[in-house]
Amino acid sequence: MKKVFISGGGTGGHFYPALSVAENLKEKGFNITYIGTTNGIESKKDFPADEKILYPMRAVRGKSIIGKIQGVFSLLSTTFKVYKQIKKEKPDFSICFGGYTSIPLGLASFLARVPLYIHEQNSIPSYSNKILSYFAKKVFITFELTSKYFNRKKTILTGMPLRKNIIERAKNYVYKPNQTKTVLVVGGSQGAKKLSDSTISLASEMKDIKFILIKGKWQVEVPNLENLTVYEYVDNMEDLYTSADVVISRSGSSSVNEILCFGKYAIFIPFPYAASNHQYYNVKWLKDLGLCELIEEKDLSKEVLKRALEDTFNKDLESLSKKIKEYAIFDSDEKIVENILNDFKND
Ligand SMILES: CC(=O)N[C@H]1[C@@H](OP(=O)(O)OP(=O)(O)OC[C@H]2O[C@@H](n3ccc(=O)[nH]c3=O)[C@H](O)[C@@H]2O)O[C@H](CO)[C@@H](O)[C@@H]1O
Repeated sequence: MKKVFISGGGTGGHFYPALSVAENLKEKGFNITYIGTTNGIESKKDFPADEKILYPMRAVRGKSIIGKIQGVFSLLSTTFKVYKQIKKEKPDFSICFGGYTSIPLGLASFLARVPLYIHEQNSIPSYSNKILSYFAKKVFITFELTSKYFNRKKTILTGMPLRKNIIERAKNYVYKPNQTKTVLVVGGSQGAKKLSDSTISLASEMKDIKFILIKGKWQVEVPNLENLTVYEYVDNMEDLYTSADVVISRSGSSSVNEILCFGKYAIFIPFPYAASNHQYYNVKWLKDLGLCELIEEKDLSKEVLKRALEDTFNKDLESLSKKIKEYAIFDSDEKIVENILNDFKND
């Protein structure tokens, strides 16, 4: 049992967890075929696959009927191509990480009777994963509350596969308050303009706090302030997480899970246009436990953020950190792989 087909791409949110599990399988000696599209993030990034097959594919999106028909046609014809590939290579199983680019592999695996596994990164599942879950042998989820959207019998909580250097650093990390209060502000992989603007105006008022802002791709005017450091993008997120007392962040799945792993108290400002508002639900449960702050973007202003920060620094962040870390799931890639391999042992 040594061959696997993997899909998950379009955006980083689906691509990176696929990559993390692929690295794990590669270490265990699996031969990997990656299936993706020519226009997603996967066309620009390396993937630890023995074979990387990218198909030109249109999403079934938009208002125009013709566009939708073209999308369905593209999906079915890609499914047929993947089916032929599966029949040729005969993988032992397939694993999909969501996004429309996963649908052809999911459907083709089902048609070819190859065991299918899927992983859902968010609290509210994507349409593609909802569809594929009917054909899947197991559905791996990141947040406990997501089980209600799937057949509970095949749903397993494994958490979100994160980068190795983040996990390794977070495992033994214990939070101790800094002498100078330090706040990390990060707006997901792209950055968030509104978050950056509010942070910059706050930094000029709250001079006793050190702000580290990752501004992402957006243009923002950065004043010369001693207590403000601005980056466009950093690769060593683990260094920034450990240097912060508090994180202000979007609530994409990786960000939330990294913050849990480091046990950081965070002020989350969900991206309001995420499908089914999933960023809000990714952290609503944590807010209900009193383990984070949650501000909706419509309510965001410099004053609101200032009040939230002041309230946050009045809390016992050290003991909160321990409680937050209890909800972290480490080694999610290993949990997923173990679960799959166990199925084959039992068969
Ligand atoms: C806008 C949108 O729809 N975003 C979705 C996208 O999130 P998106 O990819 O934006 O956000 P995530 O929070 O999941 O991941 C961001 C990742 O970027 C890393 N990072 C960020 C900044 C930086 O300078 N360096 C760096 O390495 C973070 O450490 C993290 O690993 O996919 C996620 C998983 O499906 C979803 O939950 C999000 O809702």
